[in-house]
Amino acid sequence: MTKAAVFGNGSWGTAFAMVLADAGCEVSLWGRRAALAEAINSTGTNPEYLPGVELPKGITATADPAEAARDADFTVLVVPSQTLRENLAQWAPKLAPDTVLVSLMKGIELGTAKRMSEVIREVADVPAERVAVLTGPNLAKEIAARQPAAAVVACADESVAQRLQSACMTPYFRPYTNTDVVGCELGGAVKNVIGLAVGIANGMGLGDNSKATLITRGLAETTRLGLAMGADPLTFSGLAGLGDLVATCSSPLSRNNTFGTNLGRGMTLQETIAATKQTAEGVKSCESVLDLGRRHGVDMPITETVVSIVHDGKPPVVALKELMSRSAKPERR
Ligand SMILES: NC(=O)C1=CN([C@@H]2O[C@H](COP(=O)(O)OP(=O)(O)OC[C@H]3O[C@@H](n4cnc5c(N)ncnc54)[C@H](O)[C@@H]3O)[C@@H](O)[C@H]2O)C=CC1
Ligand SMILES: O=C(CO)COP(=O)(O)O
Repeated sequence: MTKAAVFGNGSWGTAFAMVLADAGCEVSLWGRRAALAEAINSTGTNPEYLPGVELPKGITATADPAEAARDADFTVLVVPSQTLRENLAQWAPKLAPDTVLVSLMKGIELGTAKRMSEVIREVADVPAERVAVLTGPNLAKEIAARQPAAAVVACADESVAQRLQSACMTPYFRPYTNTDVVGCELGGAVKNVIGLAVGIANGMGLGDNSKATLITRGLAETTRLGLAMGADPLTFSGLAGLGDLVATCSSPLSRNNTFGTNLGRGMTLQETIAATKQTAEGVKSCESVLDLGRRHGVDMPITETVVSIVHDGKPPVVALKELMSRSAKPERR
């Protein structure tokens, strides 16, 4: 039987543990608080992150990283992106020898502008063929309700992506393989920033033309960045790009979208942070995405606008006026 360790028992870690268990894996689910691990084991639910959802058999929670990691064919990493480096440094000595490390995270590291797979390879000292990424339009609550959805599993080694694909394929969860790890990771990280922008527009009372414009031009700047970084531009019209953008930018379940909506309605950054109980990756990653764009000489006006609103306190109306008064351009540049 395939064994999977999931490090991170938040909403997505728990929902993906359900997918793995439904696909027939034996799953150990790590979380840093022993009390929550005990509650998961005793109630068969995750009362904090997915209240009311009954977990399938085959998931055992633990707060002990060595116990979670033991004999795992796949080690899934799903903690907030900015905490990965520190966490993985502690877990690395305990990992099963040939385990494949799978990132479910959608962020870019602040300071280094590294993708999560780069952080993983560096900290765990593993080659590219032992690191995979799973991404796509996968709002955790909908997956936990077993609503049909598709995803992308990307790895430089296609046979590893295929192994992961069969480990997490269920009647309601359909993963496709891809070898464009860079494109898949960028799609996931930048869509959170665009999700914030669309949320802000929503909160300001703007309509669907405005939101469609942000989504489409957001995809254009994601693709520009991807091209500069060697990604396949077609990845961005797939599940990791357009698919995830559509889900995030249209759903009130998206934390990034909701965060933006609150800001657009006039809440201050501090009030918005206080109202956000879960990880909204774009709030921090908008800065590292902008950093990445600058390192590659790529113009990212929507990302820049989001940073100016979220981190520099620029009023959304002022930022919007500036975005709309940029110089005239052809669409494809
Ligand atoms: N929730 C969703 O629908 C989806 C989330 N993701 C990505 O998955 C990642 C995790 O998101 P969620 O599970 O939704 O977040 P969450 O906020 O629901 O859970 C975060 C988990 O990380 C733990 N955590 C927080 N700080 C930590 C630290 N310093 N060290 C160790 N553990 C820590 C929390 O206790 C919790 O178990 C993010 O990168 C997000 O973008 C990707 C696809 C879907
Ligand atoms: O990545 C997601 C859906 O694919 C979840 O989006 P949020 O992190 O904005 O909730």
